[in-house]
Amino acid sequence: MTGPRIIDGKAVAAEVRAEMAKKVAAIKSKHGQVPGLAVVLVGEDPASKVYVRNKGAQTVEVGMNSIEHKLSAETSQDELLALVDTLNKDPQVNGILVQLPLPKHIDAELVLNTIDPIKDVDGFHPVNVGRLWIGERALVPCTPTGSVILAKSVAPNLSGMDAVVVGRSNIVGKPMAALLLRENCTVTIAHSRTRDIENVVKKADLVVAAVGIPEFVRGDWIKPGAIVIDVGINRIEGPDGKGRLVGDVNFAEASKVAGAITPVPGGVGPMTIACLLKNTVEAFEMQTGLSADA
Ligand SMILES: Nc1nc2c(c(=O)[nH]1)N[C@@H](CN(C=O)c1ccc(C(=O)N[C@@H](CCC(=O)O)C(=O)O)cc1)CN2
Repeated sequence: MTGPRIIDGKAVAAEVRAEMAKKVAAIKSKHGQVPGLAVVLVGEDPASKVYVRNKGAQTVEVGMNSIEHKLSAETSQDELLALVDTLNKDPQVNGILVQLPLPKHIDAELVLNTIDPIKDVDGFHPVNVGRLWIGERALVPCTPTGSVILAKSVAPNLSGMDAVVVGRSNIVGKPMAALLLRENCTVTIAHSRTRDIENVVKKADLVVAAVGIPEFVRGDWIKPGAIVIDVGINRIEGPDGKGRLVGDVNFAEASKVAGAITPVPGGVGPMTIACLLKNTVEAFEMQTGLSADA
C-alpha cells in the first residue's frame, strides 16, 4: 500500500522564486528597472525578526531591491503612519509590508489601511479584499495564494470540489474561501461555532485548516483521499520538554487517511514569502504598466 503524498512546500516555493527571478531579469533587461519591496519591522519579536530577514534575503536573491525599516518597540503610531506615507509616495517602492504582530499600542488595522492599495503586497487593504471578492485584479494575501498553489500542485483542476476552510480570519480563512470560489469549488467556512464540525469537514475533498489551534483537525475528520492543506504554525512543548512546531491538523492521524497533505514545517510556511515576491512583481506591473512580456 502507498502512503499519502506529502506536499513539499519548500520545493514548490523554490519553483515560484525561480519563476520570479526569471521575470525580474526579463523586466530589467527590457525596461532597465527592478521592483522594490519595503518591509517594516517594529519591535523585537524573535520570529518576526527571522521572517523579515528571510524576506529581505529572498527579495535580493530574485534580483529585486529590498528596503528594510527596523523600528524600536517604542515607535509611536504617528511615526509609523508617517513612514508608511513616505513609502506610499516613493516611486522606488512598489510593495510595502508591515510585519505583524505590531506592538499593542499601535492600531494595526489603521496602519494596514494607510498603505496605498496598489502597493499593498499583503493584500490586507479593504480595497484589495473587495476586488478579490468581486473577481477584479487584486493583490491577494500571500498565505492563501500559496495554499492554492500547493493544492493545485497535486490536483491541477479544483473545479467542483467540496472545500472546507476551517477558520474565518481576515488574513487567511476569508481570502482562502474567495480564492477557492474563484477555482469553482463549493466552499464552506467552518469555525468555532460550527455545529458538528467533524462531519462538516468529513464531506470535504479539500480541507484547509487555518484556525490557530494546535492539531485541532483530527484524522477521523478527514474523508479518505482528501487533500489537506495545513496553514497552522504552532510552537508547542514536546514530551522531551523541547519546543516543536505543529500545524492545525494532527499530521500523524490525518496522513493515514488523506490523499495528499502538507507538513508543518515545510508546507504552507515557505510559500508565504515566495508569494510575497510574486505580489511585489504584480504590484510593479500594475503601477508601471511594464512587464516581463511587454
Ligand atoms: N504582514 C504580515 N505579517 C505576518 C504574515 C504575513 O503574511 N504578513 N505571516 C506570518 C509570518 N510569516 C510571514 O510574515 C511567515 C510565517 C512562517 C513562515 C515559514 O516559512 N515557516 C516555516 C517554519 C519557520 C519556523 O521554524 O519558525 C515553515 O512553516 O516551514 C514564513 C513566513 C505572521 N506575520
